[in-house]
Amino acid sequence: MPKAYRPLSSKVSNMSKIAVIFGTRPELIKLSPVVNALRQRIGDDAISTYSTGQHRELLAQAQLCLDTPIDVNFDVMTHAQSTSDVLAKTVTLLEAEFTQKRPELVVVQGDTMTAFAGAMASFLNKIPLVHVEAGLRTLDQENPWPEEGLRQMIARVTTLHLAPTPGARANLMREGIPSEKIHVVGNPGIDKLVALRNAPKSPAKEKSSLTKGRTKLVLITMHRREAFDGGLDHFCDELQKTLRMHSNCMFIWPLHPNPAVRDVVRKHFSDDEEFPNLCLTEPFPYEEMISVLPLADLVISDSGGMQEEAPYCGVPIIVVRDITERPEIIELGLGHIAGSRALDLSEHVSGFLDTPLDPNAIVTWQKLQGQGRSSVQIAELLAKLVS
Ligand SMILES: CC(=O)N[C@@H]1[C@@H](OP(=O)(O)OP(=O)(O)OC[C@H]2O[C@@H](n3ccc(=O)[nH]c3=O)[C@H](O)[C@@H]2O)O[C@H](CO)[C@@H](O)[C@@H]1O
Repeated sequence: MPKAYRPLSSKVSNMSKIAVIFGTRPELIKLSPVVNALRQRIGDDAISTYSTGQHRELLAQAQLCLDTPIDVNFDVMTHAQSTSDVLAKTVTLLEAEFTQKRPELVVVQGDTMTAFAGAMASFLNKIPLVHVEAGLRTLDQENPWPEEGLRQMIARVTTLHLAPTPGARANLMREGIPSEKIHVVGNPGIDKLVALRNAPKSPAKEKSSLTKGRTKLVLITMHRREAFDGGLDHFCDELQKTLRMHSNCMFIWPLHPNPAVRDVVRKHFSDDEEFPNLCLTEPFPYEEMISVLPLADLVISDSGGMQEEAPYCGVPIIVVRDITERPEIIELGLGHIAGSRALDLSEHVSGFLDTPLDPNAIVTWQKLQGQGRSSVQIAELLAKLVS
């Protein structure tokens, strides 16, 4: 049994009505505002939080800023275990907990293995499941893998689908889900971003301290599994050309801790002096990301959250994927798909740096994301479902 797992935790009150499950950095970023809104709406004891610890370090780093207590930490990750081991362990632990504690609702978010395990455990216990970020689809099981498959399977056992946008709602209805089971609520991941931007805890950063005398700032993040199959190598080749072509830009790349990312990147950029306009760093704490992002002129990323946050802050994004489940940002002209190999990256960069975004498109995206009020809407909906 994992060392940090406290069996049938005494910290979770038997009166807990809603169990909220997360395990990765983006799940915590998106669910923490929901947990806080629920605590305010129906009381602290009514909510219990479970972390699987799927992203151990990144979750701990994000937790420092998001102040959401974790009632039970399963800490499931151990060295060299298979994905099915992690899944089996997580479903077993959650199912045992739910069997004893019988929450009235289980909440999962997005498309991770943690969310899928939470969904299976609630299904096996016949506990109604709420899915946050329901209905994002590419309809290509391999892109992104395994997320597209996981979120489609979660939808099959979900009771209440909380779709971020009307487009996500339409996707669910095409799968036969009745409209009364779907609510469009925006994106709670934006709520904390809005709150932090309105009341920053630390002084704003100066752009010049980041660009070191250059005129433009480009932020990069990369971590998807599709990229491990040679795509990241191609991306690094394209990035080398881009760094040479855009010597007036400073490129900052907080590296994901996954060794499959770091080893490839270090191989391509072993000589610090060859590319003085590239800064490879440790992952930014979330609060720092939120303060740096609005200063950027462009983001290059394969991340889902960055596709939401960058355009929200009025920053264009080059999406290093073959397809996106957030087609609205492409349709609005706030993002561009460069493909998972990022062919002609340098031209894509020039295109965005030379053309300002349409301010109306930015406002449309901000409205689609809920403008910082998503978690309160979610808490109102869930409050009606519990005793
Ligand atoms: C297929 C897909 O799109 N799935 C997504 C995937 O999440 P992702 O791709 O968004 O994951 P990441 O990129 O790891 O996280 C992003 C967050 O991290 C912050 N950040 C980043 C770098 C850094 O140095 N410091 C930071 O603080 C950043 O601001 C942002 O908030 O799973 C989620 C969970 O289910 C889903 O919701 C989500 O759709």
